[in-house]
Amino acid sequence: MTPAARLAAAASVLDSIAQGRQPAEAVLKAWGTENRYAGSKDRRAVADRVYRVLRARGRLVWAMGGREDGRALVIGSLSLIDGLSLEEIEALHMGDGYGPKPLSKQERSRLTATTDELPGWVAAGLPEFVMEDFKSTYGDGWAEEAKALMVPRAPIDLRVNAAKATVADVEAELRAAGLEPQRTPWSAWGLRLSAEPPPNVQALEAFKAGRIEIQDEGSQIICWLAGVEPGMTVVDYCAGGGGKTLGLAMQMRAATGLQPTAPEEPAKVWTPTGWVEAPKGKAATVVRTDGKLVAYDVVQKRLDNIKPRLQRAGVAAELHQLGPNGGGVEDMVGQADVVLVDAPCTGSGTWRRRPEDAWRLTPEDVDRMQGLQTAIVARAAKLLKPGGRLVYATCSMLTAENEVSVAAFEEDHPGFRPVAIAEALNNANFTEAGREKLAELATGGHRLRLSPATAGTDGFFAAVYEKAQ
Ligand SMILES: C[S@@+](CC[C@H](N)C(=O)[O-])C[C@H]1O[C@@H](n2cnc3c(N)ncnc32)[C@H](O)[C@@H]1O
Repeated sequence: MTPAARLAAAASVLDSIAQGRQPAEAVLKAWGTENRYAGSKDRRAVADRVYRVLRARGRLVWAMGGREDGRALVIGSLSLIDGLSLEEIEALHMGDGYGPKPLSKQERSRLTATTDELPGWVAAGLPEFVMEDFKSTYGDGWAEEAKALMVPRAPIDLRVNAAKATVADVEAELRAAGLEPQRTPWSAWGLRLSAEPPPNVQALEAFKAGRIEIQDEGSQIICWLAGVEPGMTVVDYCAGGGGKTLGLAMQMRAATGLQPTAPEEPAKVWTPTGWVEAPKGKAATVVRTDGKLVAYDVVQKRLDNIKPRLQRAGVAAELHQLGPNGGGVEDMVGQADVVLVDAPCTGSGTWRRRPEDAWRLTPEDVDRMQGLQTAIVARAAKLLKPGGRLVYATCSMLTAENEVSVAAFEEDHPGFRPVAIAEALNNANFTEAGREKLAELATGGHRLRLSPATAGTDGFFAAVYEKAQ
């Protein structure tokens, strides 16, 4: 494909993304399948253009006088992102072959217009109504938070599955496969891969054998805050595709023997009361899950997808579909030691991975989510036994889905004591640096916010409670 034809293709993919609800990645994949003549370099170039436009969409719409169509956004990107001159952009718009039509008079004049100072939300690259929420949460730091959320390419985080491997083993295995994993700073089970060049994680032996899962470090942190131990009864109330179910299951494994580790590795064994130093050079052999883990969701298809993941990871969980109003949990009321509510949300904490979602969100969506969240957490809380722990979490950056939702829960549930994050960090799944950093981010309270700017993770929120005895 010529450079001009790639631009025309990117514009048409952008139009398809705007017209539907599908993730940009899926639309790009479908485009590649339908256009077999496009080689791998073409597909990379088209995807690259599409993502660059999506990350800067607010600024590009503004520059193109409010136009939101793919063609206008691509033209704007050539000027504002690539810094091309009008002549260079015109040379890419000759209308020949599969390239885009020549520029119109209006398009030329937009490209040569002097730009006034950009409004804050345009400069920061966020939808306007989201900016107000960010300002009230982050104060002066709001624009930095927004930029970190929208601009960079997120790395790929892996969680090592303690039921099958040690971090050191997987690290060595990935290096032998030509990758350069780095340990994640806060989660003791995380390894981080650069997004460039994109690693094919699913093709790795370590993935196929269940030694690793793809899971953002922020999501791992949510799992560790639950403080799960072998023998507990644990509920993952909004299990979705099971990312956190697997992280919870891993903590329920029971150590049943010792195996050798590399001599330089500080070896630990898991005991029902926590991790203890192992005899030199030995670590726990983990062979079974101890306790009961129940994963609920309203969507059966999502639960079905968890099955092969559990199998691969060598861990177990019961999977149950909930009725639309939370029916189907009667046997679990008052039974659980831990309930995790990974509530449905706008997903705004993952916009660095799915920037298209930012431009689909409406204030009505946020209101709807908030209503759902408060209803869901109230239902899920009923499953706890006295003294049990509730973790409410979202992957949203918005106050409306986080502080506001849990404030409503707290008001209606005086029998739930807030648990300081510093207390919940007291387990071996966090690194020493993680315990320090996350306690700092929680500023002494029971609520924690993670973001690309402050923690290098996707945006997450967590609040931790204990049900009164
Ligand atoms: C944020 S996702 C969960 C992601 C998942 N925990 C993970 O880590 O992969 C939220 C889930 O809540 C589910 N959900 C929506 N409404 C619900 C309800 N009323 N009760 C329980 N779950 C619900 C959705 O189907 C969705 O799978």
